[in-house]
Amino acid sequence: MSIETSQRIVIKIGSALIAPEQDGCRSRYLLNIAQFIVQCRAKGKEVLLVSSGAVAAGSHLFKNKDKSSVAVKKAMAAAGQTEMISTWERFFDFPSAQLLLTHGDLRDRDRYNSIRETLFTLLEQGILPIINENDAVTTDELKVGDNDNLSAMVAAAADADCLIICSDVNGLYDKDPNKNPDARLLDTVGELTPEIYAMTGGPTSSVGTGGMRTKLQAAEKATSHGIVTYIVNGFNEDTFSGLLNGANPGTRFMPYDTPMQEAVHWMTHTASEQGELIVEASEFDELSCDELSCDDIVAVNGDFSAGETVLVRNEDGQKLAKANSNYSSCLLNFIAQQDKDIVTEKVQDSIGPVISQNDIAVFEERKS
Ligand SMILES: Nc1ncnc2c1ncn2[C@@H]1O[C@H](COP(=O)(O)OP(=O)(O)O)[C@@H](O)[C@H]1O
Ligand SMILES: N[C@@H](CCC(=O)OP(=O)(O)O)C(=O)O
Repeated sequence: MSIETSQRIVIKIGSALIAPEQDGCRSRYLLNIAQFIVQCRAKGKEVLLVSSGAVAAGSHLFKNKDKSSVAVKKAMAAAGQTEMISTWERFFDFPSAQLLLTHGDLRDRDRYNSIRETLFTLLEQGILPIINENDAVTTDELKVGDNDNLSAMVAAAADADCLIICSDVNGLYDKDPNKNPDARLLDTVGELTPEIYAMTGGPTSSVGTGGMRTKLQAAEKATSHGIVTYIVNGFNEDTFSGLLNGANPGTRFMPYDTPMQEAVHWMTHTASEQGELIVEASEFDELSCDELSCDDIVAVNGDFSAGETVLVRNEDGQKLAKANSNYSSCLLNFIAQQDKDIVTEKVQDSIGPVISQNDIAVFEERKS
């Protein structure tokens, strides 16, 4: 499996490639990447670009460079974003479009569908979408927090078949290569096991966010959607000629043989739970075959509104599913204190089940 057969490619660029000196944008590394995008398009492939670097590009404009201040960092992102986009635009003789997203946008099913519609329309028109997190407006509650995970969510939303994460190392090593000179590069990865996660650490550069761990999370999100994922070295010119020739210049993560359905993937990997429902069911089968009613619920944790996503666990703490709750936590707690036969029946007659069959993603072992 190589990018030769891929039709729709998401390329994610880390901050160190945009602003290697943290002193505004530099074209040194971007030229190779821009040429790669142009060549992919010339081969009839559709490309989306997820570009980090707003904070790194904007920091030189600030006298106060204290990135531990969230307010300063958000302002740097706002200022650096325009510089970053205009730097990219200089490389292309086709139009590009800017999309700034938060997790709050992606986890809302209506806004998610709206984002999909915009992406598809841009691609249809031959316009290059350039995407980043909307750092200027995010809060801890609303943010994805790193562009590796964002790129995988975008790849899933865009129905892409390939995700290329360009970093400052050659790929995934068995330990951090910046701290261990004897680290060994992994060529191909199938299942992302806890042992593989244990090989990774955080970023070592001063501009990176998340390090290799968030890249593995991104690979897991993407491969479970059937998207082949590469982690490659964006500093290296040969990376891009290699990819175009069908080679694997870094680490390749193989897509699931049986990808998750779109709605189940969104629920599992993009939506985030706002609370928990504890149920009696001990088996996945018990949960998947029926709609969940008030009588099945043993306890409710957290505060959530009707329509928000909840995690469903059994009494042993095992995670069974993620689902949209048709009831708020407040209503479920109220019902629990009432005479079940009278109140539950009445409420369920008017609202319906707590979770409907169409709004549940049951966790299961990876099918391959
Ligand atoms: N097992 C590993 N393999 C490769 N890199 C690793 C590993 N564990 C930690 N890292 C670190 O992850 C860094 C890349 O992540 P990051 O700094 O966030 O880059 P980017 O800006 O490209 O997202 C590498 O420079 C490396 O130091
Ligand atoms: N959204 C942030 C980048 C966040 C991020 O994940 O950075 P990186 O690890 O360099 O890909 C920015 O534009 O500065």
